Amino acid sequence: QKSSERLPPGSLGLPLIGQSLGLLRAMRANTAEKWLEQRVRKYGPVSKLSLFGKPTVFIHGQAANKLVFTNDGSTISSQQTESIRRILGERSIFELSPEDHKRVRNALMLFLKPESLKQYVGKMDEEIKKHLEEHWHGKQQVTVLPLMKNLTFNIICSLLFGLEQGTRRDEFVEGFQTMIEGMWSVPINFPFTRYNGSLKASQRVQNMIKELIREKRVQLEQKSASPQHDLITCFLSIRNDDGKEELTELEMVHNIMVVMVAGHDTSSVLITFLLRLLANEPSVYAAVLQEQEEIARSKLSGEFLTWEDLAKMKYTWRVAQETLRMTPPVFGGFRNALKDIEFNGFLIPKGWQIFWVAPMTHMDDSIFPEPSKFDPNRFDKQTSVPPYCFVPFGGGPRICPGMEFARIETLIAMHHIVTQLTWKLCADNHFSRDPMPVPTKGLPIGIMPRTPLSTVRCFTK
Ligand code: HEM
Repeated sequence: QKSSERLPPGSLGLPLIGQSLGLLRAMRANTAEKWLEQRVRKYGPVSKLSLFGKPTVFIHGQAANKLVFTNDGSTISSQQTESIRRILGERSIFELSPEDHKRVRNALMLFLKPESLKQYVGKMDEEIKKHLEEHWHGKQQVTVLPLMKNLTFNIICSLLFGLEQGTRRDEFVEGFQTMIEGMWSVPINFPFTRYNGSLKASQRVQNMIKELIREKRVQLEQKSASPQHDLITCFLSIRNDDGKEELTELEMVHNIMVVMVAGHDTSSVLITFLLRLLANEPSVYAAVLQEQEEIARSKLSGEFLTWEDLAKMKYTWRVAQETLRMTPPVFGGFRNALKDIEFNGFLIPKGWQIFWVAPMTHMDDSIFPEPSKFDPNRFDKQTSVPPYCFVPFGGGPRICPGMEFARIETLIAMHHIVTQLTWKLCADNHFSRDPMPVPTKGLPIGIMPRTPLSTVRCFTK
């Protein structure tokens, strides 16, 4: 009796369904923020509801984000839906105990830390240039989102798995696409359901990854590949005190799948929304163009971008940060309360879900004045944003390990698109969430080649 009085206000709704359909509908209509604001007006900042079959407490704001992100795994654990768990596997980074999470995460970071990624800037540059030549040049109209998904997936394949263009990569893409289609589906495993197709595709992808791992093991033994070659050779080269591989084969397979999913959907959305934003904000576009042209002017024809060039793209990155603030690719997520938790005078009971969301903090006018205004200068100094208030990459021990990777690919893609092309939007400005933001029709744009820099230089001389 006493604990039920301390539960947050709100209703758990109908059994099983709860408020899931309302939230999903609002996501699709891009009114999820409004849907949540209405809850806050009705129940206050902390409220209970039921989502995806589990009793849930919705919390938001700086203190809420701090609670969710700084926990070490003893009071709050990561929580994924049943379908994601079955498709990505039980040894994925989302499912591990705190100690195993740390071990797998350290292995990932060995490859994804800035000092390691520095050496791949040229390779990423080459992949992006090739993509623009194949899919953009000579066209009058392109659809940005599917192209960006194709680009970011290919970058992951080539840089992280050493899989270059060819039939093998095509087989991967095909299996992978079927696999992700059922990730957000209801987990009903009958033949011909989406979920069933995804589980089968997941098995096929896992077998392909296992084969790749075996080949790379042989290449490392024969010294025809180095530990730094890609993420898989890096995983295989990390040894424990007994000299054995630090990660089990299943951990490698499942976490390679996590990186494939987490690493391409998010960055493709960021680049797509950047192009949409630049088409709508001429002054921001002009400043980005100026910064990128200055860098282009300092390069010889055909010369790749370097880590030092990326450090000069400060304004472009601020524009990306402001885009992430206003349209975070990851709306929010769930955690699981392992113990009773006291928050803001309310009880979050053991076993309940905690639902955190990024946009509610990102659009809070006490943190970001005039939140609906696009203003990259908010990020002039990193210190001007209070901790746990800008959370497009999450925070704490589970903060996105691919943050730097995403920054590098976004900046290189923006450099080439902005300096080589001009574009205008061919559809309206709306977007829905599925659960990632998807602009109308995937953002079709009309494109034109820009006057080459050399001509501009000759002209101005
Ligand atoms: C703009 C691009 C990206 C955004 C906005 C983004 C966002 C996020 C967020 C919000 C989380 C934390 C989720 C939570 O705490 O519940 C996360 C986790 C993760 N991300 Fe990213 N991500 C991006 C790119 C990438 C890339 C490029 C990779 C890999 C190369 C990647 C790999 C991961 C992994 C493995 C996790 C799980 C970490 C853990 O549980 O310890 N992400 N990402």
